Amino acid sequence: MQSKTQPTTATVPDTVPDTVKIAAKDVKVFYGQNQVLHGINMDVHANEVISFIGPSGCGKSSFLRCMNRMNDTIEGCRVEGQILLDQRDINAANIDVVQLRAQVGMVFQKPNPFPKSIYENIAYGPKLHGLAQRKADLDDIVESSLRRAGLWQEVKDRLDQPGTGLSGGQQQRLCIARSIAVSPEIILMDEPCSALDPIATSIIEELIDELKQNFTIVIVTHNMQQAARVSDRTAFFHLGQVIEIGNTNELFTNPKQKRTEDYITGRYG
Ligand SMILES: Nc1ncnc2c1ncn2[C@@H]1O[C@H](COP(=O)(O)OP(=O)(O)OP(=O)(O)O)[C@@H](O)[C@H]1O
Repeated sequence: MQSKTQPTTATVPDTVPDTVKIAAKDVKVFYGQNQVLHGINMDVHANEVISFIGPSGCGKSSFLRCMNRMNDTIEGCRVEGQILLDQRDINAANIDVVQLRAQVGMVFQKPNPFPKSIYENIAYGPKLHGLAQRKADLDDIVESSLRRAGLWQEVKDRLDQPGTGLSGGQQQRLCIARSIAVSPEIILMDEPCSALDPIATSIIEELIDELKQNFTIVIVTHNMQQAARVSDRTAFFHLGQVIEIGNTNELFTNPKQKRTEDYITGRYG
C-alpha cells in the first residue's frame, strides 16, 4: 500500500529564493603561516547591500578581497575553499582576472583616483575593455557613470582637470564612477567613508541606496550606524569566523549570538 505522505524532497517552497550571486564555501585565508579566516560559508544575493562588521583584525577585508581575487596581489597570502560567482569558481585556471575585477569592482578606504583628468579616470577602464568604439560612445559612458555616481553636475565643466584636485568625497564618488564605467555586477567597498566627513559620508550612503537597484554591494564598515542605515543584511565577523548573519534590523535589535550582542552593545571591539 502506498503512503499518503508526500516525500519532503518534493515540497515546492512557497517563496522564490533570492538569486545567489556569490557563494563562499569553506573559505580560509592565510598570510604565511598565520590563518586569519577559518572556513567562511556565505551567500551574497543579487541586488542586496550586505555589510561586514566586527572588531579590527577579524578578517572582514581579507574576506572581501577573496571576492575579486585581490588577495592574489598580496605576497604570502593564500586562499583555500571556493568562491562561486554565478556558480563559476573564480579561482579556476581559466578565469581572466582582469575581466573578473571589472565584473566585481572595488572601492577602497582611501579614494585613489589615477593621476589623470576626471574624464580619463572614467574612460580608462572602458578603453581597456574595448567597451566603446567611438569617442561619442566613450563620452556617453563617462557622463552616465558620473551621473550614476551623483558627480556629474559638480564636474561636467571641468572634465579635463585632474581627479586628484577634487575634494575627498568627490574623489570617492569618482572612484565609484570609475568602477561603474566597466559595467560591474558587484561593487566591493572597503570602508569607503572612513576618510570622509559626515556630509560626504551621507552623500555616499544615499548613493549606495540608489546603486543597489543595479548592483550588488558588499561593504566593510567599522561604523555600525552606517551598516544599519545602508544594508539589507549584515554579517558579524569575529576572530576569522562569521558569528552571525541576517537581516540588518534583526541583527541589531535581536541578535541571536551573545558575541554579536556584546559587540553591538559596545562591550568589546
Ligand atoms: N598583507 C597582510 N600581511 C599579513 N597579515 C595581514 C595582511 N593583511 C591583513 N593581515 C592580517 O590578517 C588579519 C585580518 O586582517 P583584515 O584586514 O582582513 O581584518 P579587518 O577585520 O578588515 O580589520 P580592520 O577592521 O582593522 O580593517 C589581521 O590579523 C591582519 O593583521
